[in-house]
Amino acid sequence: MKVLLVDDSPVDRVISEAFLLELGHEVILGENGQQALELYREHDPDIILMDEVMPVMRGHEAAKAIRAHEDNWVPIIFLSARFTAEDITAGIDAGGDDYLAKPLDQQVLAAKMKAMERISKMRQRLLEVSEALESANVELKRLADVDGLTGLANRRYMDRFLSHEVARCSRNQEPLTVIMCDIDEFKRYNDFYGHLKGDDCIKMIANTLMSSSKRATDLAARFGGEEFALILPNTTEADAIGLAENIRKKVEELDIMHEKSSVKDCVTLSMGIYNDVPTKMLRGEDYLNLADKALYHAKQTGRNKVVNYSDID
Ligand SMILES: Nc1nc2c(ncn2[C@@H]2O[C@H](COP(=O)(O)OP(=O)(O)OP(=O)(O)O)[C@@H](O)[C@H]2O)c(=O)[nH]1
Repeated sequence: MKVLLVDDSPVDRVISEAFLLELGHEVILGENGQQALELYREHDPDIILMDEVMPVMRGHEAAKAIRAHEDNWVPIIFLSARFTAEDITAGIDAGGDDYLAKPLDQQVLAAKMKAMERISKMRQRLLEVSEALESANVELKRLADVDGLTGLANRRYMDRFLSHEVARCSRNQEPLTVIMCDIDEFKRYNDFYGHLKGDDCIKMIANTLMSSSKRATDLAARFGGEEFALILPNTTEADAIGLAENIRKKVEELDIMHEKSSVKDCVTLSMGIYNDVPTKMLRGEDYLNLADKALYHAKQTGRNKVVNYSDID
C-alpha cells in the first residue's frame, strides 16, 4: 500500500518508515498536519498513519480537514505514545479509524495494516458495484424510453415529450407540429416478404425519419407497428409540409421493392400534419388525433402523399 506517514519526531519517523518498508509498503513522509493535507492531495495514499500531537497542525485537525473536503475515504490511524478513552473518542470523532501505541510494535502494525487493507479493498469493491449499478440504471432508463426495433423514441417517451412541448409552446406562443406517418399497404408487404423483411423495412424508414428531422428539439418516435410520429416544436406549417414532402420522397428513393403495393412498385409513406399554436383547449392528444385525421385522408385519397389538416375540406 501507499502509506502517508506523518510524525514530527525524526526518530519515530525513521523507525516507523523502516517497519513499513520492511512490510513491503511504499512510504511518503510528512512532519505535521499541514503537510499531511498537502501530501494527501498530492499523492492520494491508501492509508494515513499520523501522530496526534504535532506542531503547525495537530493530527485531529488534519483528519477533520481531510474528511471535510474529500469524498474519497482513506483509513486514518493515529499514532500516540499515550492515549486515554477520551483521546480515542476525540480521534474517532475527528475522522480517524484506529489508534496505534508508540513505540510501534511491528507485529501489531502489520496486523492493523492488514485489517485496513481488507476494509479498503471491500470499500473499493463496493464503490465499483455501486458505479456499475448507477450506469446500469442510466442504461435501463434510456432503454425504457427507446423502441427496441428502431432505436427511435417509444410511445411512452413521445407522450411525455409531446405534453411538455404543448405546455412550452403554449407559454411561448410558438407553433407546434405533429406529423403522423404510416407505411402504405404494409400488411401486404409482410404477407408477401415475411415478418423479418418487414422489420428491416420498418428500420429503414425509421432511419430516414431520424436523419431527416435535424433540429435538436425535434423528436422522431415509433407510434406503434408501422406508424411513426414526428414532433416538431417551433415549426411553421410551411416548414412542416416541406419536411414531410422531403421525407416522403426519400422513402420512395430508398426503393424498397413492394411488388404487392397498389400504389407503386416500392414502399411508400402516407403522412398527416397538424400545426397550430397550442392553447389551453388543445392538448397533446388533440394534436395526435388531428394529425391522424389528416393521415387517414392521405390514405383515402391515394396514399404516398402528405396531407395538411387545414387543407382538408
Ligand atoms: N414486420 C413487422 N410488421 C409489423 C410490425 N408492426 C405492425 N406490423 C404489421 O403492419 C401491418 C399493418 O397493416 P394495416 O394496419 O392493415 O395497414 P396497411 O397494410 O399498411 O394498409 P394502409 O395503412 O391502409 O396502407 C400489419 O400486417 C402488422 O402485422 C412490426 O413490428 N414488424
